[in-house]
Amino acid sequence: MFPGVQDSEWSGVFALPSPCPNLNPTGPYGSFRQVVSMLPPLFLGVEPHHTVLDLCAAPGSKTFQMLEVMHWPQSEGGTPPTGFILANELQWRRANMLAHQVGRLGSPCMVVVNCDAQFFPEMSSASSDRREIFRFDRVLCDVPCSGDGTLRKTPYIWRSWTPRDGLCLHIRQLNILYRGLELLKVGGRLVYSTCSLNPIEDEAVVAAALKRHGAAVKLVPPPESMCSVQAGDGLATWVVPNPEKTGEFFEDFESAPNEVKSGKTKLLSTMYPPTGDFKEQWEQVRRYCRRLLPHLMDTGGFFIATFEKRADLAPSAKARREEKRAQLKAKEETTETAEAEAEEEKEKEPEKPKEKVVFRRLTKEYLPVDSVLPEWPEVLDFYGLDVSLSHRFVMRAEGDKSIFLVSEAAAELLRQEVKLPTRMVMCGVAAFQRTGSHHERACPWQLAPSAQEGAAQLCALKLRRQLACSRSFLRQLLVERELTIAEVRSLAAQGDATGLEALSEADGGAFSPGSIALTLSSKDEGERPPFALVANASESSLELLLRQQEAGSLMEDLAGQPTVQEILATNQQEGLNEDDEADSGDREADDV
Ligand SMILES: C[S@@+](CC[C@H](N)C(=O)[O-])C[C@H]1O[C@@H](n2cnc3c(N)ncnc32)[C@H](O)[C@@H]1O
Repeated sequence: MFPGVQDSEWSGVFALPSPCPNLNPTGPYGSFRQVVSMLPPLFLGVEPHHTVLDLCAAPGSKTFQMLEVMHWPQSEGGTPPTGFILANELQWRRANMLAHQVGRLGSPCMVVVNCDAQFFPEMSSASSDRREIFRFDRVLCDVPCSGDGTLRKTPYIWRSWTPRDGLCLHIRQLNILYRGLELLKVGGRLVYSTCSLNPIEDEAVVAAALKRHGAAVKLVPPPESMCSVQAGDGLATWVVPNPEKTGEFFEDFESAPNEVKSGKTKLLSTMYPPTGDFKEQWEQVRRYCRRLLPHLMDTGGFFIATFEKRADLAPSAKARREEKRAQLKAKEETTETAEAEAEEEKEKEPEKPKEKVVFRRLTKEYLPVDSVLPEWPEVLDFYGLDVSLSHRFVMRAEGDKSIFLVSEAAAELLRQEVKLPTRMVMCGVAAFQRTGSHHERACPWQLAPSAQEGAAQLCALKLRRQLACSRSFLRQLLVERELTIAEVRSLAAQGDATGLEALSEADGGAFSPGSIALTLSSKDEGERPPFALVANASESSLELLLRQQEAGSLMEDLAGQPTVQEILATNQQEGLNEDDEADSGDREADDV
């Protein structure tokens, strides 16, 4: 059903192997999570080349899951992903928590921002005569909700739950869905999900978006791979509670008294079930909404709806009003009276110059490295990286000591412009770090030892300074932490390391000290995630740059799991031994 799923107990948890198990402190498994909350990303169908927007992402379990899916082909020996995930969170503290969570994967495809999803900025870039709007292949709206679907897991929320919770959240949920649909590409897919079973947070929101956008937006069935998921259909009808009076409900907007339409907790027309012509349309599609009901598969409660965008959306009411105003103004200006009035106006006060919309870079926090780091060409030269890759490296604006690598599509995202810059929390994976002390002939920018995944990604970009090592070479280095250059040369002579020329200057001349990536040679690598360790080479030694704790987990990882053939062979052997024992037992019995 899903690459890497180890256990398919619906009521249990899934354990996903991480694409970067070498440094994962939890061992070879990346993460454990409740199964229903894993469904929205599976409904979304993310692929490694997709541009994905996760509008309400913290604490980040779904972002993490989508990132794992993106890296899956690479972890099986394929090519690195070219897409990206842009994860957003409103609360600064939670956005940092999210960055920490997804940062564990060390992916160049990850970008985290901090803004209100309802007003997520429209990004665009200037082409020859117009602005090109940037839209996403996939959008996830896992919106804030009352959480009543999680009551089994968190019974204490009963104490504070009131019907007002869902009513208050409805408009924010609707605005987030509207924004998500606007930011989606034509042909793209959006998943709306909540861990609530309240129709005011679920069906009412979905139906309001369908009604607003007509044929431009469609609800679609879940992907075929999800057909075995047992769930109820979306509801046909429901009632809206009076927030001021317990036990009072309204069936339609018209029958609700005016005071609740304008009260503190407003009952909006979008909260009610579909009526009129739209009721019939809703009847046709409501089955595509999936209600994960606890009694069906012994899970928490969850709601998921999948949208597809079929055409550009009609301009919003605000855009239409502005357009109408502009048209009216143009019409007025053609009449003589208007002209005369305009003249008078002009005499009264000088006409203000029309404000030009200024577009700025998407973020102020990260800048392209080649625009801020004068020594960047030397860094590229030292590591033998092609200058055409420069656009994929960024630095923090405040002169940080790290250079980050981003995927091809994330680099394009960073070139986008907005009217108001967005606060960016993290971007890509650390690739280089500036060191205070280094060999006088070495590059001061060493391979980032804190994010070994960065080095692995650089190796995929044909980093010149890399040494392919055998498993036993790496094990020895992990134990001893440092080998003399003479030992390295002797191991290389035995075939335990190839590519020693990486330790010479580009022209093949003098020894070149400094940072180097150690990879697992292809014959030892097999089908495993890309792997690289960072070491420092001097004329006398090769020293591993790794914390003791990480070295321990890497040792375990390098020991590896037995192959299927090895397990079968052992089982067979054990089977033979058992047979032998049984035979000898029979013989003893016979003897008696
Ligand atoms: C249901 S949780 C998301 C869970 C997350 N998708 C996951 O799988 O870990 C909703 C998140 O949206 C955030 N949030 C609430 N209002 C928001 C808004 N207007 N814009 C962006 N995020 C918002 C909340 O702080 C919360 O972290």
